[in-house]
Amino acid sequence: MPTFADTTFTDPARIRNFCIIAHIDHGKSTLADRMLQLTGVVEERAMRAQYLDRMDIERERGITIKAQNVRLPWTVTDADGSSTDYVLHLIDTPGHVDFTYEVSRALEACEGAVLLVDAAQGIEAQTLANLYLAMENDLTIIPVLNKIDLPAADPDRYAAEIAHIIGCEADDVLRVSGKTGAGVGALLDKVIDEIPAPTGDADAPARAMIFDSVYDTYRGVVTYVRVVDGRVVPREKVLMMSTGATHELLEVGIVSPEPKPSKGLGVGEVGYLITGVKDVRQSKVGDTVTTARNGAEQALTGYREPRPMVYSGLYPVDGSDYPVLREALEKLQLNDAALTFEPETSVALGFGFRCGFLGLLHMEITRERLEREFDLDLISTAPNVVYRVIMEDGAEITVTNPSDWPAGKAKHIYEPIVKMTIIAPSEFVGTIMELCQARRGELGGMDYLSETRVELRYTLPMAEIIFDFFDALKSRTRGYASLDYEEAGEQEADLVKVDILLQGEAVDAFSAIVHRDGAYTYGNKMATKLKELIPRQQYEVPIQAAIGSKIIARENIRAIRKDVLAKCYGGDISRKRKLLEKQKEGKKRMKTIGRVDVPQEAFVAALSTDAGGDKSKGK
Ligand SMILES: Nc1nc2c(ncn2[C@@H]2O[C@H](COP(=O)(O)OP(=O)(O)OP(=O)(O)O)[C@@H](O)[C@H]2O)c(=O)[nH]1
Repeated sequence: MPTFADTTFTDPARIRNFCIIAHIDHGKSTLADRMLQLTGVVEERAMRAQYLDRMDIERERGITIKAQNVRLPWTVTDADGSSTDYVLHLIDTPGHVDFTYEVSRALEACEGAVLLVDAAQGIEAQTLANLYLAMENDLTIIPVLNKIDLPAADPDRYAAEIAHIIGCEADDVLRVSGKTGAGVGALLDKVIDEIPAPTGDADAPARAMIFDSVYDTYRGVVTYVRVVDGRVVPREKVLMMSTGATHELLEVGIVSPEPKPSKGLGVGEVGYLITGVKDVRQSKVGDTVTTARNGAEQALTGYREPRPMVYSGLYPVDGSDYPVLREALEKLQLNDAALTFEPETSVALGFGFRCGFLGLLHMEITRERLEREFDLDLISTAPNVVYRVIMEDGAEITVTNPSDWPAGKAKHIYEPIVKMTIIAPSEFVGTIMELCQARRGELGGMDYLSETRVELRYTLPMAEIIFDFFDALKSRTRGYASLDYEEAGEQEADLVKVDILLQGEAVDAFSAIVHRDGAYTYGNKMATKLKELIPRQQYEVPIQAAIGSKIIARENIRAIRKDVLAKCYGGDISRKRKLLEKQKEGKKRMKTIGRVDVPQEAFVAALSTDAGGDKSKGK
């Protein structure tokens, strides 16, 4: 078993901190597994696939959600036969766009990155996005082609592509297989050779950057840090620089691959801190930890509060589950600083919560965890982005829920936009452009990566991609396109709120903010759909779509006219009239109650088809 990795206060010259950046499914976790095995930190029989992906959902979906880190010992034998021991810290980064902030913090904890590319697929949009992030952080990049064992692998072709993008020689691109382990030892040697050792001032006040923070049922929050200056030791009082909160360090340790308490962490070292706090929001990714006494004055980098970009209402199908949902959300929040929620009521759906997410994937994962881990059945309303509305009188309103849309006259309306990169075979350029234009996209540029593959850059309103953009792109390109995006500020737009009215009354759950040009289509679509879903009632039910007081679409659900005269043969006209009057009275009463008898399933069905397919992935 390794011993060198257990020692503390390692000489920074013998430390290498690196991460692996890759597009989803290019084999990052599998390669990390091989590294754990090869360096001996996990014994052969204890090995299980994707050791570092601890959450069940991660393993099932095969995606990495939370960054994990691990310390690996590696010995290099020099030409003269002497050997030197090193400590490698592998920082596993989440690959998805929703977690870009976590990726960028994890990158900051490293001096180098292994750029991993599937040798049968080539560079994809996320590879590029993460590569650019790594370059911005001045990391040393080691380009590697993975899965060379695959019959479909074409390493020569993709080595040329990588060389073209990062400006190296095609021969410099290493070739490995995470599956067979081929080339992995050579890769670790190269990490030590090429990635610079960390530097920092051992005598300065301690400064450690938080790059991950997870909640553990038994131990409270476990905070992962990289020490930049000074050292952190157990029982010391530390200060979180963004919040000003102080905590005592109950435990300091390293992960290899299980947590091991240590005497402390010094310059360049990566490990964990336990302070006994119970909520990750008290120990936030991106924050700087220093000592409470004689601490550092200057935090490491600008800390950024995680900001929800997409909102959706979550309602329990069974109203009595409301308290369970609240408790479940509170529990998830302990481990997810980016999740926000507040109570909301809907006429159609009852009591629920308005939840804020970093993006669509974050939303889907949260929902799935709520349903799976807390056994809840949920309805979610169509997701929406955050709008900024400036009124005629200068008042500024932030709208996270269509029902908060101001009634008065707006002077300016701003919507969030994203910069998107799409990589696809060149034959699909036409259809991709068509799709992006239909979603109000603006082409920013186009480059050929090779003769047959193109990179397209677009600016698009975020609202246009949160529904089903990804699915539409995949089906138009037979799955060959990949995309990545980053938020890129906001733009002014002509947006309106479309209400859906049942018998003259707006149904809050169906209100949506859409571009004026798309309002008619949205209104029509919803009205037609509801007409199909709502059963006929005793009276006629008009379904209308409206912008303010202007009706833009209308459908009718015809009444089932109960024939009250059926048993009244011939005879007295006044009796007939009386019966008809009575029937009308009954209808009026229903109308004055103002509620159409709509089964909840109809709402659920109407919402789920619009919610961008998140239902289809359900449980
Ligand atoms: N043939 C072959 N398959 C591989 C290799 N490496 C990974 N795979 C397979 O590729 C798939 C994706 O691998 P993962 O390691 O889960 O990919 P990942 O990049 O970690 O995915 P995310 O965590 O979602 O970003 C899995 O089915 C692996 O078994 C390899 O070297 N050769």
